[in-house]
Amino acid sequence: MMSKRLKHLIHTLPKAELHLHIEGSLEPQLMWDLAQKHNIALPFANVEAIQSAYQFENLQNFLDLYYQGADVLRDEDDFFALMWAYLCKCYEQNIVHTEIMFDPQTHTQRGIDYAVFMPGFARAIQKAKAEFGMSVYLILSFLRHLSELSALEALADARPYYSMITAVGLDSSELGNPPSKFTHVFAQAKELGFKLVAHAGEEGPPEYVWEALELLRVDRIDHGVRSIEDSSLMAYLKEQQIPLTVCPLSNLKLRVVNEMSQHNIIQLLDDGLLVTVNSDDPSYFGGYLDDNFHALAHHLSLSEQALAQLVCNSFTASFLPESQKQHWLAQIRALTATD
Ligand code: HPA
Ligand SMILES: [Zn+2]
Repeated sequence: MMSKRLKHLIHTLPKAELHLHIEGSLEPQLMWDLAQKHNIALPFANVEAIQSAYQFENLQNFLDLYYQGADVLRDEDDFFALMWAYLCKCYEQNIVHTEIMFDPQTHTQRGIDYAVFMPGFARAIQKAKAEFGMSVYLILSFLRHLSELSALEALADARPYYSMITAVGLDSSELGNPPSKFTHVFAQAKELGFKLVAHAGEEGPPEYVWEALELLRVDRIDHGVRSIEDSSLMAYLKEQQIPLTVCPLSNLKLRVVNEMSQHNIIQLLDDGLLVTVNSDDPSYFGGYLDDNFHALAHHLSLSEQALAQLVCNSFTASFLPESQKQHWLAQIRALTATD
């Protein structure tokens, strides 16, 4: 059972989200509307049929639908609509800062250029900054099932938009595509001054987390829940306070865990790791950030103290300047102070 107070706190605390794929926030209704707009035949009879297709066996199974879904995104207005819809969700849920991944290769491979999607994203972000006072960073994510050469091209093609981009990341099919495949492009991104993140230890083994840390020199690990299988890795993550951006509903939907009650996020937190809660691909995984916290409250008896720690961690692990981190941490402390 979730107390009224806990539910209220989950909603009202200012939060940061650090692991969100914008293409994974494409709601069935918007997918349907854009397919109509562009005369694209979808393999679904209606919006409800799209929703009910979201049953996955594993990561690849999901990715196949996710890339197919992204095909309805064709012009600048589509990318604006996609980004705006997510930023409105953030506003509703008191997410005051978000670091959003986008997959340029998903679009450039279909002939949709940076000059189409970046201005669409930029317009929505400007509007959210002006109307909601929100801060929004972008993370350019490379698709790891493609070659490193393709990633190098994606980074080079982004050049006119570097000022809009805070970090680079690595996503898509993890097994068989280790971080070591991308050492050159990550070295180049670091040289250019970008922060670095990579998905590792979602389906892949702890060795992939080590590679992301030692070969790619990432600042954060996306997912990383399989780190628990390697005690020396756990010690290192704790000592270095390397953030893990954990996504509970995603892990459940992609069968990284069989039951939410078996999720290791609270254990990772209790072990002293810098873990955060995130929604990953909310449209596909059945919930936005609040829903992920609700799932922890229902199935892992999330305490108020653990909630406050997770929310504080979301700012500590962010790429915000130190002064802004301190500002939000003070707000959270004031709102969660007991007595
Ligand atoms: O959870 C994920 N893992 C890997 N790639 C992804 N691309 C979107 N979501 C994911
Ligand atoms: Zn992800």
